[in-house]
Amino acid sequence: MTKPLFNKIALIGIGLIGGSIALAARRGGLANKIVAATRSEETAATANRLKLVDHCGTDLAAACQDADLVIVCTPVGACGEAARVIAPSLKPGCIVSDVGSVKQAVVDAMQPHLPAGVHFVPAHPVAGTENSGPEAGFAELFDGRWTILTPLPDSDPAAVDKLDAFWKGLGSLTDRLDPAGHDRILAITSHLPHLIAYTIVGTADDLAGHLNSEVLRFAAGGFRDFTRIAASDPTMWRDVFLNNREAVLEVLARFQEDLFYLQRAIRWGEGDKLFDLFTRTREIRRALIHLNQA
Ligand SMILES: NC(=O)c1ccc[n+]([C@@H]2O[C@H](COP(=O)([O-])OP(=O)(O)OC[C@H]3O[C@@H](n4cnc5c(N)ncnc54)[C@H](O)[C@@H]3O)[C@@H](O)[C@H]2O)c1
Ligand SMILES: O=C(O)C(=O)C[C@]1(C(=O)O)C=C[C@@H](O)C=C1
Repeated sequence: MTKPLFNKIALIGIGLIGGSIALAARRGGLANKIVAATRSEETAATANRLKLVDHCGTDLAAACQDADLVIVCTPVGACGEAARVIAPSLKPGCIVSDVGSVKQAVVDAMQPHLPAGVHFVPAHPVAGTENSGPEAGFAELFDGRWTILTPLPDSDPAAVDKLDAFWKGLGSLTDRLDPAGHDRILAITSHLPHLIAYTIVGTADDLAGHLNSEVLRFAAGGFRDFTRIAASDPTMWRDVFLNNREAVLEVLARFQEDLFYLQRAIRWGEGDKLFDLFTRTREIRRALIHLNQA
């Protein structure tokens, strides 16, 4: 049997992502011991009942003692405070990472608290579902999905490679980007789609009220897909938008222009404009299926 990559892993926050990391790490034999700590007694009790980790408590600092890898798996807005609380108990030489959907703001919030001698390597698994909490975790979540590491200019290359190997062991494909570049890409591929889904479902619900009719009862196909995305965790997504403000506002402005273009084409009966765009976007979907990403 090969030696596990880490002796002890500590997960700070254990919901969909923390729970899935724990299960996938155990499946891959990546650690001798996996512990977690979270904010509420109730979540800790659920994580213990489901045996997601060897032990889950509510003392964040205690969980990190002697850990070789610490991964902060809380909503983005809580990462800085978590780093502040765990900092005194981090073992020199350990790797500290996170899974936040936004990278630059998390780096800015966590880095000032982390002591010298600790290797900070932020990361983001681009895999998820609309479900949250410890019950939502599953071992296969990362299989064949990308995880983006966003090392800092002074990150230790050996620590970056070790975290890369860990994510591969969880089933992920891995790549590397700088934090700000990551945020610009995810603003269009993940954050804007969520904003649109939240908007369209809210608008349909408002319309249902105004029309005094059961608009949502007849929802099928496309609209149903939007409702899945719009069921995603409100705390997580509030934090994403507040922490990737500039990039999201930039793509939103661009999106609004493109929407006006379509609005105008519909108003003036310019079917060729609609047809050309829909043909181009259909090709994009087909290319993604070809790459096994859809
Ligand atoms: N859900 C997704 O699809 C997805 C995908 C990739 C990355 N992410 C990122 O992963 C992180 C976690 O998301 P999730 O979906 O697992 O959320 P979740 O709500 O399922 O789990 C979050 C966990 O953090 C704990 N927590 C919250 N505030 C805390 C605090 N102040 N101190 C300690 N623990 C705290 C919660 O109790 C819970 O255990 C977020 O930063 C999110 O942006 C989410
Ligand atoms: O499939 C979903 O439910 C997701 O929304 C997952 C998704 C995404 O937008 O792709 C959501 C946020 C994460 O940061 C990464 C993955």
